[in-house]
Amino acid sequence: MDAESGSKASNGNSKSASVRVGSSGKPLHTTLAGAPVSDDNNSVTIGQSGHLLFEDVHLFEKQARLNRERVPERVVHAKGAGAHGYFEVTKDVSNLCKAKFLSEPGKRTPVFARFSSVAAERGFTDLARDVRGFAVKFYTEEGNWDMTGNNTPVFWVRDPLKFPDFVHSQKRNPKTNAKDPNAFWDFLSLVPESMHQLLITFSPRGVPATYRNMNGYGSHTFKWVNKEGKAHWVKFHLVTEHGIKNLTHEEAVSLSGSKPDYATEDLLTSIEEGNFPAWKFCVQVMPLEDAPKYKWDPFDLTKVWLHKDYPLMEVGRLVLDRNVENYHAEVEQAAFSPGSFVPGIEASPDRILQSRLFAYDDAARYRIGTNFHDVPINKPIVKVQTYSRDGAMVVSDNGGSKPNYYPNSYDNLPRNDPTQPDVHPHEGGTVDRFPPRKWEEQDDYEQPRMLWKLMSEEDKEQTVSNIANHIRGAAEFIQERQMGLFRKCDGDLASRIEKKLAEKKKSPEPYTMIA
Ligand code: HEM
Repeated sequence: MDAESGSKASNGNSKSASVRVGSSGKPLHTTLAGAPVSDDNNSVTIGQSGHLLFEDVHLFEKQARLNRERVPERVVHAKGAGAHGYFEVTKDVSNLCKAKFLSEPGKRTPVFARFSSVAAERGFTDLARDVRGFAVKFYTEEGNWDMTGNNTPVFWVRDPLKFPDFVHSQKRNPKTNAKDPNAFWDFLSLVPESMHQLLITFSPRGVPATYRNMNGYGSHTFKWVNKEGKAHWVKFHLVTEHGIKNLTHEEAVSLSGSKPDYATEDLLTSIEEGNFPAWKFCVQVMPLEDAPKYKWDPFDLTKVWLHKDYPLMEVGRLVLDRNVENYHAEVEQAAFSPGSFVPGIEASPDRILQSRLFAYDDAARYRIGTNFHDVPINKPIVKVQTYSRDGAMVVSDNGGSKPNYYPNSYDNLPRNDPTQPDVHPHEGGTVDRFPPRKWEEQDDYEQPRMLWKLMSEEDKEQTVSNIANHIRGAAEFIQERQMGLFRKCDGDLASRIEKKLAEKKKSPEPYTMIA
């Protein structure tokens, strides 16, 4: 773990960040650029009048930084608290799932969990009657797996097109900016599929006493795939080891007045006191062939699988044993995504899940920034190998001097790997990243050959000269590879380019490339 940031990943900055000490032996105040500041309580002024001097850049910088302290709050789940911990496997499930972090009992994986309410803003009471978010980031050796779940096994709607409307109806009235029970019930009374979630939310479980005293659910159906490629549908359950405890309406209203951050404080103090919040991680497992026969659509998020039909099987334990050091760096900047899978865990056709696969990283790009994956709390523990580069606030090595395109001739990465999670059997066919067969069977030279033959002699001359001029700038082996393609296209085209290139190489005129 990186002691400076309090998170598990280093930010890659190798420069020393030790405390600066002045001649008195006491720590120095500095500007953001590291220059000493003699007094951080008094602005730089001149003479008896004490007029401020524009040259007190430190003053303006300090205010400018304050002006920019907030990032947009999450559009939902804005009020939350988080903690670090670990996941430990307690049962061998390698016959069901090939994910390496599940490979053997006793194996531990670092995690970061964030709990939240949904409709409330960042400063709202923890004690609202609402669903609670239960998001866990597993930093595995195969990349991050995020279980971005809730404390209920079902959801309000079953088609993602309704989600933005649902959120609007739960938030504030566009005119009054007050909570609007009319909009709340207007929407729900027009969406009967919400009844299951509605009853849970208005039951005692609608106001969990603390984050420790509630269960977590992946809610959606997911797919587990083993090493042999055999798949099962699964649902994830996190069963609290501290018992379910809820607050009555009256208790919640009263505590909201006296201790609005009740659940946040409980998480902090229970970890400080060594009373580590813990959950049993269980799965329900459904053979694929059961899905079409089950009484309820197993991919409808408003339905559960009855425990008597698919009993809970314990797989591991989730334990939170370390508080965050800095709320903004670790909790506010945390970005979870249902689209972050590792090999062995895949999506199901649940429409809500499918739409969530994209929504979260999109939200993070807006809320935190393009390079949110490089923020220490989100950074995987494995090396990231990607051709994405640049953008605002690059804090990694940005790929260094390695090529930023693929395919290339330099980094020896295989073109495809059929063992990876985005290549798998599906009832609609094989899901893969291979090009359609039609493309492979087509002759990619036929049409350019027709074009070459249609060109006037003058156009041919210019084309040949333009290509020869440009390709001169490429490495010899790349020139030769490209000449091979020109030969496949048209012999006349290839030999004319070859001749022109040889002439250009001998010519004393300097290389010019304008395209
Ligand atoms: C179409 C359905 C849904 C959409 C489009 C959606 C979208 C979003 C978005 C945009 C955020 C804010 C993300 C951010 O700013 O970092 C969010 C947060 C969250 N959502 Fe959803 N959501 C949906 C349904 C669900 C469901 C079904 C669950 C649980 C099973 C869920 C659990 C969460 C949690 C736990 C968070 C907070 C994550 C954190 O702690 O940072 N959402 N959702």
